[in-house]
Amino acid sequence: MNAPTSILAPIADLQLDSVSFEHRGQSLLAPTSLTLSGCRRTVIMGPNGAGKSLLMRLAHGLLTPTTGRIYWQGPTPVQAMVFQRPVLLRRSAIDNLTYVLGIHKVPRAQRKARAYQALDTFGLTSLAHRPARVLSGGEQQRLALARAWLLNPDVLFLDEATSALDPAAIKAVEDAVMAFHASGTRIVMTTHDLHQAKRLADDVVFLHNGQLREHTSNETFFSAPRSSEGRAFIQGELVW
Ligand SMILES: Nc1ncnc2c1ncn2[C@@H]1O[C@H](COP(=O)(O)OP(=O)(O)OP(=O)(O)O)[C@@H](O)[C@H]1O
Repeated sequence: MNAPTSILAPIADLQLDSVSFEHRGQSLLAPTSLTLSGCRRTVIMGPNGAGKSLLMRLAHGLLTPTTGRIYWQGPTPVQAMVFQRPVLLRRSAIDNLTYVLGIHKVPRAQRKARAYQALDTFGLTSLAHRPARVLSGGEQQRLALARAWLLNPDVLFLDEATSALDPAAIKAVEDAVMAFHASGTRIVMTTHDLHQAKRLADDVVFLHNGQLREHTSNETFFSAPRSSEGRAFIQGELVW
């Protein structure tokens, strides 16, 4: 992957100021203020229904907040998002990648070589001509990561990207996350897997019932969480 712009200039902070989200008069996210900065791995945690995906979709601009403001404190960085169930085109694995390069106006003569490079990086070369939608869950997720890799993102959002995968596939995704991060990409991901959060997080955003309960370092969250809900969650006593 080419060096993201972050090596040349810092990635802009993402600022959420009193951001809330309501649906049919029901509050799903209480006013939340948060800054996502630096080249960090931020893990959004919380029990089912806490609002993790909601917060991530707001941050990535897929949802519009009911109140509050979300803005980049500088140039809008290149962003990519990987979902729990990858959205892939009804084409071969390689064509899914060349299609994205086409959208991004990469000259046609370069597309195949770059797509094969990405397949190779994610161990998918032998599956290049297989229809993307018949790939296994883990292979599809790697293809989604390869597609994100092609965009050379400054910020990568991952929403429960490993929750449907077996341990080997989880490891492959986690390795990819580390590779993105090592090349200068800010990571923002949701998970309810405590072990995964402990392995990957620099900092933890903990939500409960649509409320931000704490935003602390990995060390603080796992050794001395500031919120009673965070404490109960890591002890397995907070289900929702
Ligand atoms: N776009 C939307 N419109 C209306 N309601 C929504 C929307 N997105 C999420 N919700 C609701 O908001 C609540 C929080 O959902 P969200 O998916 O953010 O939870 P989560 O913490 O990611 O949970 P899980 O761990 O189960 O995936 C849920 O009750 C969900 O039904």
